[in-house]
Amino acid sequence: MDVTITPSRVAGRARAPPSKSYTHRAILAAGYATQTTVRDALWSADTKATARAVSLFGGSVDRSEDDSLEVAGFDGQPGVPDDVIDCENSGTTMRLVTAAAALADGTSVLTGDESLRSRPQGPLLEAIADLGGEATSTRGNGQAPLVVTGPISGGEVSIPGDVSSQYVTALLMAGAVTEDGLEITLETELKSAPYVDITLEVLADFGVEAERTERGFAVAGGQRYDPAGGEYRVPGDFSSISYLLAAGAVAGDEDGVRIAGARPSAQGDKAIVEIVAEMGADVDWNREAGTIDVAAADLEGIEVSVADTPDLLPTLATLGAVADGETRIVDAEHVRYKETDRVSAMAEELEKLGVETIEAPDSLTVRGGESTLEGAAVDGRGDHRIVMALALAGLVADGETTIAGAEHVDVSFPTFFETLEELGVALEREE
Ligand SMILES: O=C(O)C1=C[C@@H](OP(=O)(O)O)[C@@H](O)[C@H](O)C1
Ligand SMILES: C=C(OP(=O)(O)O)C(=O)O
Repeated sequence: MDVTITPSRVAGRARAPPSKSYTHRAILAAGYATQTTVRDALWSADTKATARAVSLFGGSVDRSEDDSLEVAGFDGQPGVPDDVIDCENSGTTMRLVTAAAALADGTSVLTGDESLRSRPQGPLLEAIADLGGEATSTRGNGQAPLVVTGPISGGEVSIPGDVSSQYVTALLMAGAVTEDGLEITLETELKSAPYVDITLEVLADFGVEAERTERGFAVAGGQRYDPAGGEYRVPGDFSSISYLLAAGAVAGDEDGVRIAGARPSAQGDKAIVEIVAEMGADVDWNREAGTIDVAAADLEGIEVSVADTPDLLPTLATLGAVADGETRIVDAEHVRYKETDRVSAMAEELEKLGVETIEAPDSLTVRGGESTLEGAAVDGRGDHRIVMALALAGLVADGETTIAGAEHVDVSFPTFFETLEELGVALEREE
């Protein structure tokens, strides 16, 4: 689907969708448990992939009218799937499910779409092999399709921290139900660290103890997943909030935008609230009410590290394109291993809109100014975050901006374009 956006002001109230990261973990944790109601779950292409994996391991996930999921788990022991596990576009699903598959007494096969089949899985496969399982890439290149044979019983393992934090999350979640538990040593500094904090928070809410250690992380074996009252509630998604906040900051009218569903949680991407304020937007976050008010102002370029917050890069690149002066996004190397290489993708697509960008291996510099943005045909690269970030640019670019592949918002924010329309954005869809 192509979406064409004409310059628009935004105003009114929008609700953030539930967190994708929390929903993935909650569905899988509920899979490791017996019976759980997951409330306010995000039901998107990626989280459906995790739900399918839980079903293939012998559980079931049923959605009720109010967006709750009733999850019947496989009680700590995944069965051998009777089909290939298709993780589609979801890196989180592939990593978390690969470690779960290493607990099954037999062989699982995992695959995904073309994007996911080009992302790095090697370090996790090696970790499983070091723990006595068999884990291979069919092409021998560390990428899916993957073949995983268990069961592993735990032990000591080391893993790099600068490729994906999801390896650590995967091992911690699976490690809790091994016989001996896991001690994980980080070989390199951990990037995307707040995502492991999210994992520790969800594990604690499911009654599972895991901890940071001097060398990395540790989780005792033989634990049971058992959430208090058999329920878990998912908070709002700050990566998704970043687009709404940025829309208000670049195109909010004098009444501004109120974003609901913004209660604080472990998400590193809540840093977007401070970043947008530092760039000069008028922002007020009521943490207790879970609302953020934002109104537009003249934005100034800043330097910002995405070491902890890789998913903010596309949003920050567009904010930098609108802000006066230079925005330098640094510590961004791991942002190249996502659904697409997002450093290059944003550099190249913003150039099409008339913006000067400078790409380095681990940084992206954007020379901004609202008057420099000119509408053009751009490519969402099959990546939900590139689509949403380019849509933001379309709010202020001169003339029309047409984004190809706009349907990919389904991965994390299925109602993104409807939400923009409710805020007053003029857009057209073409199949
Ligand atoms: O664990 C998670 O929920 C995620 C971790 C991050 O990935 P990396 O740890 O691979 O950087 C992030 O980019 C991704 O969108 C979600
Ligand atoms: C990188 C992302 O997710 P995943 O790793 O699950 O594909 C994302 O949502 O930006």
